[in-house]
Amino acid sequence: MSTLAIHPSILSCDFARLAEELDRIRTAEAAHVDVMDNHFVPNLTLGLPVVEAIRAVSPVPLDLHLMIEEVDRWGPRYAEIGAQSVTFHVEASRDPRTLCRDIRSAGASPAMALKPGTPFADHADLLSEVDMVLVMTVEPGFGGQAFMADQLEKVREVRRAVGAAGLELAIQVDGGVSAETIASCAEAGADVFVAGSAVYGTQDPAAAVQELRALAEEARRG
Ligand SMILES: O=C(CO)[C@H](O)[C@H](O)COP(=O)(O)O
Ligand SMILES: [Co+2]
Repeated sequence: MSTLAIHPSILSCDFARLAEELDRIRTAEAAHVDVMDNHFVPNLTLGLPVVEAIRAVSPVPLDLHLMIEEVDRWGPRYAEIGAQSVTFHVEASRDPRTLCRDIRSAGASPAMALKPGTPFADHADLLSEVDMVLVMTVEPGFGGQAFMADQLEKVREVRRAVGAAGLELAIQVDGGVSAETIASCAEAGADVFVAGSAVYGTQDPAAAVQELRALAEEARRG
């Protein structure tokens, strides 16, 4: 069984103090970076030069979540800068199979993301190309939203499909993941947990990461 991982979303950190904020989550497996273009989602965050700067100072690997329209063009560029994984939205890519191969040949793990309204079954054929599936548990665009428990059925569906195909993929959940919701995600089969406000909204983000991981491990043990 895969190792559980907590990926704090820096969307909820102080952007004026990025290097210090990254250091506060050194207990995490990776930092989740939300790239938004104000087209695919109605919000704008940061782009390639800033992600490159983050990569240079981060004590942990980067997990990039691209919420951008032109993902076929930009996805491989983000992979080239040394990210651990590059997640694209299936709703945005015109040629996801080629995109996965381009991301992988640029040195990163490709991952596909599904918005809450996007059925997994429509994109199940991509499982053999990706290393991770991100099931969004909020509508993408903003941190601090309420967790959508109805997405847990999609997590179970992806977990069943991964098992049936004999694959070793990770399943990530992103949006509203907290001490109250992480156990239900782990029970449904998720193993990578993104948390923004539940980590950076606390006094001690490093301790929050460890607490979330302990709750997920406990839920998995049953
Ligand atoms: O992709 C995202 C939003 O589109 C963020 O990663 C996510 O919302 C994290 O924030 P929080 O844990 O506060 O919900
Ligand atoms: Co995200």
